[in-house]
Amino acid sequence: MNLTKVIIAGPRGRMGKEAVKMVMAAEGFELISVLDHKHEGKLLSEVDENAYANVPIYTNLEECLQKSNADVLIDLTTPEVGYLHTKTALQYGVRPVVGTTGFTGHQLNELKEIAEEKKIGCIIAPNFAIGAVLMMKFSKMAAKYFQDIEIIELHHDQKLDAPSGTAVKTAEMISEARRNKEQGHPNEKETIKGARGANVDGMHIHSVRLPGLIAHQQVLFGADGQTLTIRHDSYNRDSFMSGVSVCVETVMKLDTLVYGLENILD
Ligand SMILES: NC(=O)C1=CN([C@@H]2O[C@H](COP(=O)(O)OP(=O)(O)OC[C@H]3O[C@@H](n4cnc5c(N)ncnc54)[C@H](OP(=O)(O)O)[C@@H]3O)[C@@H](O)[C@H]2O)C=CC1
Ligand SMILES: O=C(O)C1=N[C@H](C(=O)O)C[C@H](O)C1
Repeated sequence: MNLTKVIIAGPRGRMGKEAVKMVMAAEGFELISVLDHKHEGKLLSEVDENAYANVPIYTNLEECLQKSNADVLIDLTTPEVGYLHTKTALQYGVRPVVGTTGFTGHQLNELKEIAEEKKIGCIIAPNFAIGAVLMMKFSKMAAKYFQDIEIIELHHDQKLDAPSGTAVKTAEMISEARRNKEQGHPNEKETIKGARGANVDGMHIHSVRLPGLIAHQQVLFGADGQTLTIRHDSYNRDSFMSGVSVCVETVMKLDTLVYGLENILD
């Protein structure tokens, strides 16, 4: 059997650790190296006692890609770094599976253009959890009937980007189905800045950050005399790993960039 050779960027992170475990345990994948910004030349098992992976750590992606014959780069880092990693991997013909959130629309378009030019697969998935993907799809369905929508995303307090990638993607999917409407009273005024959250096409996104949380989102719909709430909760990061695994398998068959797990699920 031909194994898919994988590099993971961000292997010491909360998501990266889970991804290392998943790739090591998967029959069809082989972890060949990891990309960090510390610990050059060491083995991952030397810097993380729980990671039994005896794979080399590189701090320079180009060197890492030149020295290995990787098929896929899984990126779970930070927005600025993740974007550069994705661009570099595409330029080297290595297929990115990106969980890192916080990319701008301009960055996503640029990456799509590179993937198309190189005819190489790339998946950028703001949320790898199947339940979160269903929450987004159900929200899009409901938005056809409800124009008044508030998205409340709740995450752990170490998260760098706000709103979450999932909330941004949810708003984008809702906008495809929702008739544009500026919500609330036309004369509404914030007496404390930010009270109404971020405004996307007239709907609002609110970001909650608290220790104890992992990743949660509820989408509230309101109409005369009724409300509808669609909610998803990730209680651990293992909840994302089957999605990562599906993406690693699927990206090998693609020749363009796909943004969102919903676009590759049957
Ligand atoms: N798509 C999805 O389903 C999910 C996506 N995410 C996203 O994944 C990303 C990572 O999240 P999380 O694991 O919680 O974050 P962490 O902060 O726990 O992990 C990020 C890791 O990246 C490392 N890092 C920083 N700079 C570099 C670099 N230049 N090269 C390689 N590694 C680097 C950090 O090292 P150090 O700490 O030493 O700086 C850290 O180990 C975020 O963007 C988050 O939003 C999270 C959960 C699910
Ligand atoms: O940082 C996180 O934790 C998460 N990030 C992703 C996002 O920004 O939507 C996915 C999930 O919500 C967890």
